[in-house]
Amino acid sequence: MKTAVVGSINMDMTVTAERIPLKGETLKGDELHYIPGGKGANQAVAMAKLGAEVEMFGCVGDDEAGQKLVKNLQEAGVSTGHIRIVKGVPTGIALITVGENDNTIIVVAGANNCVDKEYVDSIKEELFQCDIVLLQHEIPQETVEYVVDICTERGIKVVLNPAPARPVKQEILEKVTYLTPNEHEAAILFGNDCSTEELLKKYPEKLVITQGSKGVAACRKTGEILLVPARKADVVDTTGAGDTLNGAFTVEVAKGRDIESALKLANTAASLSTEKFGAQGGMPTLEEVIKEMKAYK
Ligand SMILES: Nc1ncnc2c1ncn2[C@@H]1O[C@H](COP(=O)(O)OP(=O)(O)OP(=O)(O)O)[C@@H](O)[C@H]1O
Ligand SMILES: [K+]
Repeated sequence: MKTAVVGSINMDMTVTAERIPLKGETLKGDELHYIPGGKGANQAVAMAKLGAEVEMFGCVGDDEAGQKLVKNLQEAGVSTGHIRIVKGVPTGIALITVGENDNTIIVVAGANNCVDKEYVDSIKEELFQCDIVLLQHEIPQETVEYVVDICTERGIKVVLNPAPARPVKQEILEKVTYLTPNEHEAAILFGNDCSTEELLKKYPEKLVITQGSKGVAACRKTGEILLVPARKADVVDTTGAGDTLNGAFTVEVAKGRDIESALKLANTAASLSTEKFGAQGGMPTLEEVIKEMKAYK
């Protein structure tokens, strides 16, 4: 079983301060941390930690951040041989300020914008060796659509995590195997006219809506709503919970698990991830998840 992520690779520069600055204000920061991130890279790390063979497809700049990020992926067990290092373009960066339980984030896509059709064509052969591909919204939409087209044409399963929120063509929504928005992203994709239940029933065994501390919901082919309540967590930091859920769900689906088993495991993995600091720092191993699921029964 071989899995792939086509997505973003970012360096998160996080400054903590007493509070976030007001417009035009300069504040003294407490600490500055450089933390590997990007939804694509985070999800690939979640998959590798769960023991999957995962290939990361994406781009970084020819700079120190790019080198560190590729090394970080390798150390997590992700295959990085096809990541393109783009000259003259900076590695993607998220500038995050954190203070008083609030934050501000500015994302500079940088090299993530170089994940274009031409790049995808250059890694096509390797991509087609994979059984399943996981995508997010931190690369150009045109690329997302292209990958969905060429992979589904070949019978390769595609999981689309439509985060951050932006609209997606109906044709693409129909083609993907699974679509995994949170509640806010679901509202951007489908509007607010339908209840969550009605929406799930429209896309049985395809639409998976994550609901934070409530857990995750989907619908069976029979029309029965499937609600997987969240495991109770001692929450330290929810950053990366969605990425853990997506990575874990994709790995389980690739193994041929049904949607209910896949969601149960992914839900437990995501809950565990909230008990540690950072997006990648809290991602559990398969053993940790299974142990927790046994204890929870
Ligand atoms: N407080 C929590 N307690 C337990 N599990 C949680 C909690 N918050 C999130 N989770 C788990 O993480 C999954 C994803 O959370 P959520 O729906 O908030 O996605 P998200 O907005 O993409 O997350 P984030 O952006 O914080 O990574 C949930 O379906 C659930 O399994
Ligand atoms: K976390």
